[in-house]
Amino acid sequence: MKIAFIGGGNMATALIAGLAGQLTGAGSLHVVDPNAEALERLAAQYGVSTANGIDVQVSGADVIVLAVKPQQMREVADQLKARLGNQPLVLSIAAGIRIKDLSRWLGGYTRIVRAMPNTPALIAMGITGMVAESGVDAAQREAADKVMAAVGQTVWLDREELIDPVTAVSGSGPAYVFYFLEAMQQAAREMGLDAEQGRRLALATFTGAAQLAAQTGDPVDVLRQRVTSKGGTTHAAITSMEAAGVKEAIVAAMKAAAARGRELGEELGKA
Ligand SMILES: NC(=O)C1=CN([C@@H]2O[C@H](COP(=O)(O)OP(=O)(O)OC[C@H]3O[C@@H](n4cnc5c(N)ncnc54)[C@H](OP(=O)(O)O)[C@@H]3O)[C@@H](O)[C@H]2O)C=CC1
Ligand SMILES: O=C(O)[C@@H]1CCC=N1
Repeated sequence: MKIAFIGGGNMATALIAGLAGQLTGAGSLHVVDPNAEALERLAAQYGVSTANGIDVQVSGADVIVLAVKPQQMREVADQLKARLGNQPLVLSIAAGIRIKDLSRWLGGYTRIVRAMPNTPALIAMGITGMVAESGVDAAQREAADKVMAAVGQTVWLDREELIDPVTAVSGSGPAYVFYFLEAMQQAAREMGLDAEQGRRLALATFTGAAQLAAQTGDPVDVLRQRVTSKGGTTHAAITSMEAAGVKEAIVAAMKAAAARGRELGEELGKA
């Protein structure tokens, strides 16, 4: 499978890192980006071919991954429109951009899958929500799944509107986890642990708790109650969080992320 990336930034790098080790034999990765330095780094690290503009390798690709910022998508679609003669699968990972708008910008093209991955793809621990346009056949749907499954799990959606909630949960989600870890590490430092101790304790706790939930399948509120001894330390911590409205703030923040996804789609879809 020949995969071309348009945009070689943060998310593309995570996907390329995960895919690079998986594509053997006839497979190849090609990256288009205006930044020479970023291209050199990607070529050196992952052995990809590169170009600073859409070229024949893009036209010859089986899958074209659109990994530019949402605001850059219209311009990229204009450049790409005349290069889709081989009927490749167009796989967009942009937040907000709706399939109907991308299809229109590509001159009515319908072989489009919209996906929302996340950066743990870099270590093949990603999860991607995906939805296919009606013009996508079974083989291309499988190809899209193969690309994203190379870097983690996939979840197929039957309605495109659900991509915004997916963006709010897992697309942006790693940032919430890092934010929580920042707070845990700050607290550890303020209470006298050194930076490395705080980092190890916080990270292992996050990984361990997530794995415990995944492996036991027990509901997370039950797992939380098992940590919370009556009149003990966890009870003091959770009481403090509840008083500060932490849970409500997280729910509101995630709804803001989904709303921003919808808003981006509406704003940029006017073009
Ligand atoms: N980061 C994340 O965790 C996730 C991001 N996404 C989505 O992925 C997309 C990319 O995000 P991210 O990687 O963070 O963004 P980045 O800004 O890191 O990457 C985008 C890259 O595309 C380049 N670019 C701009 N115009 C063109 C063009 N015409 N042709 C080729 N390349 C171009 C940019 O160059 P320059 O900087 O010079 O403009 C930049 O290097 C976004 O649409 C985002 O919504 C989805 C899931 C998660
Ligand atoms: O912040 C963003 O808009 C992108 C989409 C999901 C994660 N990063």
